[in-house]
Amino acid sequence: MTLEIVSSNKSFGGWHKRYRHRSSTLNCAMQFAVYLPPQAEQGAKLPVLYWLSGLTCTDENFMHKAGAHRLAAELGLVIVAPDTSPRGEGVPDDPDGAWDFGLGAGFYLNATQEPWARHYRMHDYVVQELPDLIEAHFPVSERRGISGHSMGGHGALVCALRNPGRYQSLSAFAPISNPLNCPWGEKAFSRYLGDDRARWREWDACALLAEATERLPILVDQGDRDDFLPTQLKAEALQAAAEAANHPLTLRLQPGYDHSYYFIASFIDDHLRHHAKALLV
Ligand SMILES: N[C@@H](CCC(=O)N[C@@H](CSC=O)C(=O)NCC(=O)O)C(=O)O
Repeated sequence: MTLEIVSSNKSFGGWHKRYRHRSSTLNCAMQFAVYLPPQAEQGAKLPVLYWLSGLTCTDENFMHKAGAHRLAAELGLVIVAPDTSPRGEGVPDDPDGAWDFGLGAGFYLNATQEPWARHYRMHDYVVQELPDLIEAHFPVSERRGISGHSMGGHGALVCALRNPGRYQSLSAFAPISNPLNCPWGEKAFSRYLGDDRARWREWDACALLAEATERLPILVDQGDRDDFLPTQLKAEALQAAAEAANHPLTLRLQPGYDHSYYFIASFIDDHLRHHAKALLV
C-alpha cells in the first residue's frame, strides 16, 4: 500500500497533508486528507477522528472550512477526511450529471447494482481499507471516532451502527437521518441497492438503531434554519428511533443556523471535545 503525497501545509503547529493512493476496495485512485497535530512528531500514538463530508464535497471542504485544526492541535487528535465517492476514469456518474448521485455522492454504502457495484463501496473503504492504511503509515492508535455532515453525518451513524466495537465515539452534523424516507435517499438507494426496500434497511440509521447492540452515545447538531431539514434530513425521525431503541442521543436544535460550513465551524469544538473525551482515555 503506497501513499503519494499531494500537498503539505503547516497548520497550528501540526500538518495538513493530502495523499493519493490506489484503492483495491473502490478499484480506482483516491485522495484523502489528514491533519496531524504537533503531538504526532513527539512519538505518541494518537487517536483518529474520521470525518465524512456531504454531497458535492471532496477531502478538502472540511479541512478548509470547519476550523478544526486549532483544537485538534490542542487535544492531540488526528483527523482523516476521505473523498465522498470513488472517482476517475471508468467510475460511472449520474447519467444526467445531477449533484445528488454518483460522483461526490457515494452515500458511504456498498452498492449491489450495476454499473455501480464495481466502484461504489465507500462503506468498506471508510471502515476497513482507509483505517488500515492510516494505521500502517501514521503514528496512530486503534482508538477511532467518526463524524460527518449531511450525507456524511448519516454515513458516520451507519458506519458505527453496523460495526460495533470499531469506533469509540460518534457524532454528526445535520445528518440525512432516514434515507429510506427522503428524496435523496430514495434516489440513491434505488440505484445503488435496487428496488427491494428491505435491503435498504441495512443502510438506514433509523432502521439500524432499532437493532443496535452497542450503546455508543451520539451527539447531533442540527440548524433550525436548514432548508433541507423538513424534506431531506428529518431529525425528528432520528430522535424517535433513538427514543424507541433507548439509545443515548443528544440532539441539539441550533436556532438560526443553516446547512453550511458556517454552522459546522460554529459547533465543531463541541464535537471535537465529545470525541476527545471518549478517545483520549
Ligand atoms: N447544489 C449545491 C448544494 C450542495 C450542498 O449543500 N452540499 C453540502 C452537503 S449536502 C448533504 O450531503 C455541502 O457540504 N457542500 C459543500 C460546502 O463546502 O458547503 C452545491 O452544489 O453547492
